[in-house]
Amino acid sequence: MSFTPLEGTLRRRRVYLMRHGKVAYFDGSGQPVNPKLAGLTEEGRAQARAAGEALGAVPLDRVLCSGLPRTRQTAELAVEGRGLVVEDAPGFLEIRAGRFRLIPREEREAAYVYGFEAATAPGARFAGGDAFAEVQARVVAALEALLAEPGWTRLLLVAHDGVNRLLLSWACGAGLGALGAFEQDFAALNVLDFDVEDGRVVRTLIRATNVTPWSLVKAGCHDTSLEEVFRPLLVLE
Ligand SMILES: O=C(O)[C@H](O)COP(=O)(O)O
Repeated sequence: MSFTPLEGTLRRRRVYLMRHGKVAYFDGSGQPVNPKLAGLTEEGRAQARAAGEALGAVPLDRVLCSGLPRTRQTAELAVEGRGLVVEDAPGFLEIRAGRFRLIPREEREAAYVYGFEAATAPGARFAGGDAFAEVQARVVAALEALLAEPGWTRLLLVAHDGVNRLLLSWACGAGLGALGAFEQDFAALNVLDFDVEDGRVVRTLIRATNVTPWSLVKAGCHDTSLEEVFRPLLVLE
């Protein structure tokens, strides 16, 4: 065994899969900001700290983020003061939507806000951008590679709405079919266990999804993540 299994198990390790905290994707004049540069708002920072408190008693061995500022900032806040180094894991970078100006305004709602619901159509792309199947293959391969690495029992991975949904949809055996149903609110935690034998996943367990320590009962959380992120695009020229 190349890792110490969770207490009482033979070959089980745990991934805390998290989405970054709240980000402002539009500036004060309603124009989109470069998503590669978008950072956490004050609310997003508080959400990340709340997740850190919830994880306080968990003996994490590793902490990873996709590498974009919003995931790095979230990871650093969530493990602040614990002496853990946050690693970049670019295999978990977000699925990219196409350019909104190339999509007629009347088609944008279906393409962006509800685009994940059409992911199973052959060759489907996210609003003319990345192909869902290709990104799912990339993020699943990145997770399987992590699960084959020795030396850790519990790991925190801070990624994105789309990435997390792609992993959850795969983990529950639905392929791309559950992409639209798995909400991922800001700073949400998902708890996934994997039984790993000779570096290969032999069992996948979904223990919790979309847990938001900043409000366990989802107070004020009414929009979907995609409605919140993309609705402002519907009115832009
Ligand atoms: O799917 C989405 O909502 C967008 O790609 C943005 O995702 P993120 O806010 O989790 O990075």
